Amino acid sequence: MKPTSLDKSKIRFLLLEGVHQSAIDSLNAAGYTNIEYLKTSLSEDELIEKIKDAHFVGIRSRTQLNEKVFASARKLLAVGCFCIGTNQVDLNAALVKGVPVFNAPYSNTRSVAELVIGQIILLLRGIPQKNAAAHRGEWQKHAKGSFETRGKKLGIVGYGNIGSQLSVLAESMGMKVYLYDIITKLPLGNAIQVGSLKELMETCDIISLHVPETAQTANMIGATEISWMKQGSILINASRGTVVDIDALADSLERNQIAGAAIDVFPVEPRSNDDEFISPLRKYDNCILTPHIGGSTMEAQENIGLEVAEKLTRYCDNGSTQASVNFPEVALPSHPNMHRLLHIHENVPGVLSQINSLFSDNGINIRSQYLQTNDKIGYVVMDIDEEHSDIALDKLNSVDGTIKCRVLW
Ligand SMILES: NC(=O)c1ccc[n+]([C@@H]2O[C@H](COP(=O)([O-])OP(=O)(O)OC[C@H]3O[C@@H](n4cnc5c(N)ncnc54)[C@H](O)[C@@H]3O)[C@@H](O)[C@H]2O)c1
Ligand SMILES: O=C(O)[C@H](O)COP(=O)(O)O
Repeated sequence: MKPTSLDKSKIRFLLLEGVHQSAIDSLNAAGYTNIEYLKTSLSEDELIEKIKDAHFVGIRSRTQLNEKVFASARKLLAVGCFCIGTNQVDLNAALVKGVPVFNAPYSNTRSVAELVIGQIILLLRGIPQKNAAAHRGEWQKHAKGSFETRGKKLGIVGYGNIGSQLSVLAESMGMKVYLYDIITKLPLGNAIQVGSLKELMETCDIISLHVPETAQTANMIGATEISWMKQGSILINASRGTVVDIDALADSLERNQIAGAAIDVFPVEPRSNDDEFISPLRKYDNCILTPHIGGSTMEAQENIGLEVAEKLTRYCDNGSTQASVNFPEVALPSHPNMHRLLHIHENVPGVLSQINSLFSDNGINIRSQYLQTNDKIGYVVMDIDEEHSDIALDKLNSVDGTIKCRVLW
């Protein structure tokens, strides 16, 4: 086998939260076998210790990668979120350290949309309460409070990849779909975008939340917003636990203002399956509680494993940052017979002119050059002839503002 610049056996992957075996298979197939695999997330102190030697870290939604954790990540090249949400990662701390973050924006979206459809049907029929009663030996055969989905108004908050798929599935069952989003969307089918959250909440029989965790969505659904909901309506949250004020929801269930709820995500979630789940919602039979499993299907997890592992290996092998959520995106072709230099630098004036002068002073010819910047950093990739590789790397490392630099061949 042709030798390469990367001794892959020395590239350490730390995979947490039981990411799917497909990720390991994909990494192995790409030659990466130095993998530490854990089924759980880690506490901040444990992470600080473990991340010191890792070149790549793979997490799901529970692991908090904050500035303090990044500060101890001496060798870290990239982070893979084997999920959609990236709110658990301090993306700016990663960026200024020259660490691209990747995720899987599509692979579990269908699973979430399907779960919500199931929850709508169950809640409209009062099944959670009847199921709980039957388990206690009670026989509640009656139609009171049971409804079909056909003709009901579904209000979707956040019409992105999940919200829009839910819209299509719901319409195919005869529901009327309304949506609220901060940006103007192309509604699919006959869905109608409304101008305010209040209008949506006052109009619809079912409200389903599909927004990301941001400063604007924190406690977006509190006592006031719940008070806008129709008597006997339903609230579903499979987005992030911070979006709904749980005490306000518990209060509305207590008062029977809404007929039921389905909550998959919580402000505080147990760190592992061995920890107790604590929530004021546990006492309500008409509230379906699920342990953050909206995206947890075999299909979704397998696809996520493949997708994110491939993004990490592409970055390691080829330098491509395409589809990174925090980094300037550079899509790179292969570079046969050439050496590729990857230089991540602070986006300050003069870096490129320094690089160009150093290269021209040393007779280094650049065969191809790719550059992308954002307001904080620049990422420049240069393909050069093999014989200049050592000197070029040396010179690049001396450039003021250099954050990270490596060579690939
Ligand atoms: N329960 C689970 O297991 C699970 C699985 C996957 C995703 N999620 C969560 O679902 C979220 C949505 O996923 P997605 O793939 O549809 O994301 P997306 O980025 O495709 O869509 C999010 C939509 O929300 C809109 N939005 C953002 N802020 C808003 C605001 N303040 N008000 C109204 N709309 C707003 C955006 O404009 C966008 O259209 C993810 O961010 C993730 O946190 C949960
Ligand atoms: O962001 C996501 O994709 C979901 O919240 C799923 O997270 P999980 O991988 O921790 O189940």
